[in-house]
Amino acid sequence: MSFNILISDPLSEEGIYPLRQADNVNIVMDTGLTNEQLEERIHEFDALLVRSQTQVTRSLISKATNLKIIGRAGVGVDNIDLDAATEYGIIVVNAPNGNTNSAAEHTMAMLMALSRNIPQAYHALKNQKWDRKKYVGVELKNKTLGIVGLGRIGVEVAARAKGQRMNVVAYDPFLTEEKAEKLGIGYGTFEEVIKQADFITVHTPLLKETRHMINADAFSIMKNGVQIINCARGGIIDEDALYDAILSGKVAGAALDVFEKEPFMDHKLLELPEVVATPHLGASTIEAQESVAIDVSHDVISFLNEDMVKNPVNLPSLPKEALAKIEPYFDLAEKLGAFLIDLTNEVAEEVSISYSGELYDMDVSPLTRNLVKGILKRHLGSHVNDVNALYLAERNGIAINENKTSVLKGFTNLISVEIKTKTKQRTVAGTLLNGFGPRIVKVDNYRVDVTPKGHMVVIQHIDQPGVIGRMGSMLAKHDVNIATMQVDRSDIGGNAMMMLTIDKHLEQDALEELQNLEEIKEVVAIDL
Ligand SMILES: NC(=O)C1=CN([C@@H]2O[C@H](COP(=O)(O)OP(=O)(O)OC[C@H]3O[C@@H](n4cnc5c(N)ncnc54)[C@H](O)[C@@H]3O)[C@@H](O)[C@H]2O)C=CC1
Ligand SMILES: O=C(O)CCC(=O)C(=O)O
Repeated sequence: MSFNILISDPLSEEGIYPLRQADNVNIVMDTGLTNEQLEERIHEFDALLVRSQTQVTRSLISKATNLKIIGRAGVGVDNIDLDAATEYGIIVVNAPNGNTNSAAEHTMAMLMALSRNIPQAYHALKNQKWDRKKYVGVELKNKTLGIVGLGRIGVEVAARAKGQRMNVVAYDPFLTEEKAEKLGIGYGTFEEVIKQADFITVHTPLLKETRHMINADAFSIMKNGVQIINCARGGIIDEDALYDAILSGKVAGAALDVFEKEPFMDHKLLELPEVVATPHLGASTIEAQESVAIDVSHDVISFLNEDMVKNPVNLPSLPKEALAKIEPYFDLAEKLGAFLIDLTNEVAEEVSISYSGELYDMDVSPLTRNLVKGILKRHLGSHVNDVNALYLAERNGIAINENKTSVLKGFTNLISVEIKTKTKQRTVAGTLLNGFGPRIVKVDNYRVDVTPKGHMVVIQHIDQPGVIGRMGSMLAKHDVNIATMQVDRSDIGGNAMMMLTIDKHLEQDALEELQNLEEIKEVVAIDL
C-alpha cells in the first residue's frame, strides 16, 4: 500500500529524510498553497505535515476524506482544529521536544535584547545616530523574572535566567513546592508572580484558559516599569492592553516573537519604540527544525504502517513499557465489542466494562477505546477508529462505564462486558490465555471456551435430547461444516447455549431454518 503525504509548511530537508527513505510514500512538498487550493487538494492525501503557518481548520478537515494523520513539526497545535480531527478520526501528532532548547535560547536572546535596547540601538546606528544616552539599559542580575507556564521551555528558561543571576519565580498550576525547590526557584499564584516580577515571560500553550491571561487587570497589578516577553503564542497577551500599558508607562518594554494574527506586514505595537520583535523565530534554528521534522516524520511513517506513535496529541499516550503490557489485549477487546453488538443486534445504549486480575494494575484506556471501536464499527462503519471511538459513543448517546477490580475471577485476567440496548441486556467475558491468545470464556451465564475469530453461531435452546443432532443435520444440509462446538446449560432440561465455529458465513436461509426448530429460541450468526 502506498501513501500520499503533503508537506504544506517549510520543513527541514534533513528532517524529512525518514519519510524520503520509506518506500511506500509519495511526498508532495508545496508550501505555497492558498487555503482554497489546500481544500481542493486535501482529499488526495493520507498524511499532512505542517508547522504553525497552515491553518488546519474544520472546513479543511471535513474535505480530507483520506487523511489519517496530521503531523505538527513543533509543539503548539493551536493552528489545528483538534476537535474536528478527533471527530473525523484523524490522529494528530506533534514534536514536543525538538525545539525546546531553541525556544528557550530565543527567549533569553529577547530578554537581553530588551533589557539592553539592542535592536533599537542597532537601528539608530544604522541610521547614523550614535546615541549612548538614549539606550542605557538595565541589568538582569538580581532582578526578578516571573515565568508563567513552567513546562519544557519554562524550565529551560528558568535555568538560563539563574545563570544570569536572576531571581526566578514561576506560576504553573502543576508546579509543586518540591519541583520549585529542586529547580532552585520561587513559586506563587499567578497574581503573586506577576506582582513581584521585573521581567515576565510567558510559556503556556494558547488555550481557552490562557487567552488574554495577561490583560489590563494583570498589567494593573504589575510593578511600574515591568518588561514583558512573549515567545510562546500570540493571544496569551492581550495586545490592545499591552499597547495601552506601554503608552501609560506601566510597561517599560516588550519583546514579542508571536502575535495574535500572523503573518502581518504592519502592527500598531511595532510603532512603539519600547517593543522589540521577531517574526515567530523561536523554533527557527537548524537544529530544532531538523529535530522536529525527524520526530514527526518517524511518527507519521509508524502510524501509516500501523505501528505505535510516540507523540499523539488527541489520544492519550502510554509509556513504552505500559503499552507493551496492554497491547496484546487490543484484539481481544475489539472482538468482545464486535461479538456483543452482533449478539444483541440492536443499537447500544450503555456499555459497562469490567477489567479484573492482572489488568487491574494496567492503564486500560486503550482497551476501552478498542472495545468501543468494535461495537461502533458495526453501527457506523469503518471510519470508526481509536481516535474517534469514545467521541462517537458520546455523540450517539452511548454511556461507557469502566471499572477495575483486582479480584481474580478464575482467570489471571478477564474483560467482562455488559451491553444494554432498548430491549436487551447481554454479557460476554474474554481472557488472554498465556501462549494461546484471546478466548471468549463466558456468554451471558454460560461458560464457553472459544477463540473469537472467523464465523460463529450462538444458539439458545432448550436442553433436550436430539437438539444437537437435528441442528447438525440441518447445517450439513446447507453444506456448513462445524469446526468446534461448545454447549452449556443452566440445569438439566433447562435453558442451554450452544456455541459453534463454522467454516463459512451462516446464510440467512440456514439461519431461519435453524430458528424454526421447536427447541431453539434464538440463533445469531457472528462474523469476527
Ligand atoms: N515561538 C516559538 O517558535 C515556539 C513557541 N512555542 C510555544 O510554547 C508553548 C510552551 O511549550 P512547552 O514548554 O514545550 O510546552 P509544555 O506543555 O511543556 O509547557 C506548557 C506549560 O504551561 C502550563 N500551563 C497550562 N495552562 C496554564 C495556565 N493557565 N497558567 C500557567 N501555566 C499553564 C502547563 O502546565 C505546562 O507546564 C507551546 O505551547 C507553544 O505554543 C513552543 C515552541 C516554539
Ligand atoms: O514551526 C515553527 O517554527 C513554530 C514553532 C512553534 O511555534 C511551536 O512549536 O509551537
